[in-house]
Parts: sequence; structure tokens; C-alpha cells
Amino acid sequence: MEFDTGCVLWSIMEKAGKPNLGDYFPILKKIDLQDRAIFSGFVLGLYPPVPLLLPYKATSDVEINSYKVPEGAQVLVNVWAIGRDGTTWDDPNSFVPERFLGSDVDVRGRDFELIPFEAGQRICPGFPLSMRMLYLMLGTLIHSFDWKLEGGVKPEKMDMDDKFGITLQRAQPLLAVPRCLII
Ligand code: HEM
Repeated sequence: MEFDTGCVLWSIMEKAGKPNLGDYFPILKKIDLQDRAIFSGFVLGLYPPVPLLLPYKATSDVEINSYKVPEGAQVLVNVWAIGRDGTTWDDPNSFVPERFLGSDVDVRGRDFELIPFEAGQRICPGFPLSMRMLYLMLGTLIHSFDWKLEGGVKPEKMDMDDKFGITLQRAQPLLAVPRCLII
């Protein structure tokens, strides 16, 4: 089975480093108790499916974080870079879901350091659906299958580079072999 788009499982596998992804379930459960939005934050922050937002045009002079944006200027928001900003996140390129435990930051568009769905008037209207689908998809994958990487590749040796596009993609496709656990 091949996942070649920015995909939830891809991030989980990076961290797991364990023969069975089910080992990772306790932490998902713990985060679930806290807040659904936080759960997806730890994946979507590092691997936002929409890495660059559409260009916006300032309708008036505006100052954002001490940057002066003149009327008519185009603004391009790099969500990928925001999620990996070293001035906001410790160890920004590492997959550390624990960083969201006990944190108020979530992906609902109120915290500008984590905006995979954007924020404000043009926030993604598919957000509520996505939040439900992410759970369903990931839960089903972990519950129903035992996962191995093709060719005996060790999870910690995986190439986790990504490449830009309209949607974020892995630089190298993930080749994962599912073994069905439900008969
Ligand atoms: C994890 C899943 C998703 C992510 C991360 C995501 C992310 C985004 C982002 C960042 C934007 C803003 C783009 C921009 O302004 O440049 C957007 C817009 C939009 N999304 Fe999503 N999206 C997701 C799923 C969905 C789904 C499931 C639907 C529909 C069922 C959807 C429908 C839309 C629509 C219609 C817009 C345009 C809204 C507007 O311009 O006013 N999205 N999405």
C-alpha cells in the first residue's frame, strides 16, 4: 500500500519506531481525552496538507507583527514554515506530540502559530468534517492492521523529507505493508 500525500499515518510512523503501531495508541487516547483539536495539531503542525495559502491582497495599509504591509501588496502565508518556526517551537522539526499535552494551542484558528486550516474569514469550512475523518481514518488503520515498512526498513531510518506542491507530499513515497488483524 502506498501513501504519497501528506498523511496522518506517515507522521505516526516516524515517531513509533516500534514493530506495532498499536503501541502508539495510549498516547493518542490520552490526547483524545484532552481535546480533539490538539490531536490533529501534532500532525498538521509539521505536515500541513496545504503548505502555502492562496495569495491575499491587503485592502488597506496594515501592520502585522511590526511588519508594514501597504495597501495592494500581496501576502503569501507559509503555513509549513509557521509550524516549524524555531522561535515558537522547541525542537521544531521533531515529531513530539507530547508538546501539546497541557497546552491551550490548537488548530481552530485562534492560535496563529498553528493554522493548518487557516484562520479568520477564509478558514477551511471542511474543518469540522476533517476533524472527524482524521480520527476515524487513523483509528481504523491502527485497530485493523499491523503495519510494517516494505523491505524491512526501520521506521527511524525512514526518509521523512517532504516536497512542496499545492498539497504537501512526501519526497519519497511511503511503502507500508498492512497485515489485517480483523478476521
Ligand atoms: C486535513 C484536511 C484539510 C486541511 C488541512 C484543509 C486546509 C485548508 C486551508 C489551509 C484552506 C485555506 C486556503 C487558503 O485560503 O489559501 C482551506 C480552504 C478550503 N477548504 Fe479545506 N482543508 C481540509 C479539508 C477540507 C475538506 C474535507 C473540505 C470539504 C469537504 C474542505 C473545503 C475547503 C474549502 C471549500 C475551502 C475554501 C474556503 C474559502 O476560500 O472561503 N477542506 N482548507
